[in-house]
Amino acid sequence: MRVLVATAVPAERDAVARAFARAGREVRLPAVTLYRYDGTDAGSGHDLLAAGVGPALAAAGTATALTAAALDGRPYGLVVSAGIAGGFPPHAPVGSLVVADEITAADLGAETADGFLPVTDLGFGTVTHRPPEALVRQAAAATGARTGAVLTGSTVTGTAARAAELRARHPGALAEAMEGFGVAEAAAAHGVPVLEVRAVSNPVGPRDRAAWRIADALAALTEAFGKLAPVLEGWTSHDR
Ligand SMILES: O=C(O)c1cccc(C(=O)CC[C@H]2O[C@@H](n3cnc4c(=O)[nH]cnc43)[C@H](O)[C@@H]2O)c1
Repeated sequence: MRVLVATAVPAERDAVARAFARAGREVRLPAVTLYRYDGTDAGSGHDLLAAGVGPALAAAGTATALTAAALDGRPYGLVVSAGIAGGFPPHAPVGSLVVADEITAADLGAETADGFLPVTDLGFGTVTHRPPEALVRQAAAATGARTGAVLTGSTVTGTAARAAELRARHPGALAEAMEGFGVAEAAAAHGVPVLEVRAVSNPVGPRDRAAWRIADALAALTEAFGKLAPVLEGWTSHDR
């Protein structure tokens, strides 16, 4: 199986790359550059992409890579959104790993006097993508990750009130990041399954950027992909 791993920033992409313990091959496409780690045969391997911060860049970069692979006759079988994230305390402490069983857009909708309405309540689109259950189970078993909803937002939460509002609206939410839903939308448009894997660098809540444990989270991401890579490559969509 060929796997596309989409991160936001190069530091996250490089953390995933360290799990492969060898140099990748640079593949330049219009607008994006991939780092390719070939697998044991032509139909396997991982391509790593740093698409940029936020759901729009994540969707654009992922869609570009998916389209190029399809036109090349070597489509991806799986797309993974990966990186660091905010964790909702105490459910996902700093340093922990989260595999999404649900990838949900937290701020795609309309604010009303009676509260937030997701776009689906307005008759449009979707706000949630669900990764294959068997893959979530296998990924969590291999890495020791917690499983739960990972929210995608365009704004990093910076207050306790917003954190509480998000958890009230999404009681199963473990983490918050900024790209998963964009990656998932692009994958869904190509009919490719999606997974999201996040290492928690900071609590979701009052903003304290100096306290983010980015190095620890990146190290956790490397360790996770060391265990995940064989699971992802070996997974087939027939697995339940
Ligand atoms: O400054 C660095 O060295 C550095 C290294 C790796 C990553 C970063 C980022 O700032 C990545 C931003 C990325 O992280 C996600 N994230 C992390 N915490 C949160 C959060 O509390 N709420 C939302 N998103 C979060 C997000 O996906 C960003 O794209 C810096």
